[in-house]
Amino acid sequence: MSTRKAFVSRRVFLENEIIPACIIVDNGKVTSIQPGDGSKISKSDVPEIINVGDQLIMPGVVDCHVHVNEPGRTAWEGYLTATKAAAAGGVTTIVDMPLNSIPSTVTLPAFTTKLSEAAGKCYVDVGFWGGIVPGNQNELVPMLNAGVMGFKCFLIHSGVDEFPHVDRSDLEQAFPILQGTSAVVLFHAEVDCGCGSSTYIEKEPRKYETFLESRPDQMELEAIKLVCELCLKYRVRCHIVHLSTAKALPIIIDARKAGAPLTVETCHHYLSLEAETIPDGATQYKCCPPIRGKSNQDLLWEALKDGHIDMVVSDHSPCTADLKVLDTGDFLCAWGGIASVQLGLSLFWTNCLRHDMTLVDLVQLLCRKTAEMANLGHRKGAIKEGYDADFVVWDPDSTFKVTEKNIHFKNKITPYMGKELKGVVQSTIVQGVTVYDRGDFSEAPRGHFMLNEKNKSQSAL
Ligand SMILES: NC(=O)NC(NC(N)=O)C(=O)[O-]
Ligand SMILES: [Zn+2]
Ligand SMILES: [Zn+2]
Repeated sequence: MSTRKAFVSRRVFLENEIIPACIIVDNGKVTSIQPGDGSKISKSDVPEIINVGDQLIMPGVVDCHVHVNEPGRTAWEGYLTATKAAAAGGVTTIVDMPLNSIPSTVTLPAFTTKLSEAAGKCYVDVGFWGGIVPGNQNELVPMLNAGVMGFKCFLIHSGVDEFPHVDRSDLEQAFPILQGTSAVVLFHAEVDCGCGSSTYIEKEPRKYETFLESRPDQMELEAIKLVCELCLKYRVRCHIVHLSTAKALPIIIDARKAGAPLTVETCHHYLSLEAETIPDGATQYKCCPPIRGKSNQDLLWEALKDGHIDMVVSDHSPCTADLKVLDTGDFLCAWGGIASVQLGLSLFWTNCLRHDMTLVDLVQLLCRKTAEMANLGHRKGAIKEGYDADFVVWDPDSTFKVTEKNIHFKNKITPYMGKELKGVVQSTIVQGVTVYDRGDFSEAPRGHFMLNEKNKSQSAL
């Protein structure tokens, strides 16, 4: 019996057009795409035909910045809940950050542990970042050979003691080892340059402004200068995660003009939230670097339009309610991190039209560029023959309200609670399998591990 399936819609996003089409899928891959309504397909040739009518079929979202925190901090998040939330939000691949889990992914044995802990718990496809910490340079190539996509490092305290930050000398040891490999080095680009307001400690800790003053733009600027310098010196692929300050853009533009192989992401929270309207004590809005003011946000949107920022991700970094200290609302004590892996597609789409951006931009920024950066551009981020059959089926015109009931990540704490968002996900298909459909999930987690060996993946079942 043939395993072939067809997905049919009057609106299928192909390259840069939306047309009526029928996507034939076999063994998890797109085998052909036929324009039209699929009426010519014979049932004997394709036993299962899924017609979604007017719902848009688009490439699944690839979110390359997600903190799953398992093993070790599973009260914060875990593979089952993070990937269910991803699936419910139209995300078909996540790439997991190396920190907050215990052990953090900074050695080969730690990576092996992570793989065995994640096995059988993933509703969507999952790739992994390793980490660079002081002294682990000899672990990098073994981790790369075992399948991590690249390495994240911090230039400032990471929030967790098991993942210490690096300085220039640590990076000078790691970079020569990574030259000529497929690795990309991801930077949490803030440094403790002593430029944060020294008076903030005496100020009102429930005011967002107090926290904002403690992490000024200058902390990002100094870090990004160092990243650019090292990127140009070693020509190892570098990536700035969660860019918040638009003031860094001229430095980034200059480095790229000089040939730096450098990419930049920003996050949904920097594009949809602004410092001026964050209520007192609302620590669910706390993240690092911080959400800045409205005028900064406008400049980030401009930079997206001009191509100076390459992609948009969630930086889903949840924790338990006690660590958010919602009772005291103390911004200085609260854990920094925003939970949103399920909401990225709708958050971005809600703001897109207001900023003159289209679905073509959205697919580039949320699917295509993220897949490319994470070494998955040959199989993810587009609906194309030979690519993985990863689709989100959604209605861009409907709206929904974010409630505790419809959130699937573990700790239902998010700044978007109660907000009305545009774009409702109907179903999510990962390698040809429907993993989410109108509130229900596939019986078993059916995602795969994406390991950094082009064209090779290992089942996560
Ligand atoms: N330890 C973390 O999860 N940190 C994260 N926290 C944020 N963004 O506030 C991050 O990506 O830096
Ligand atoms: Zn970070
Ligand atoms: Zn992060």
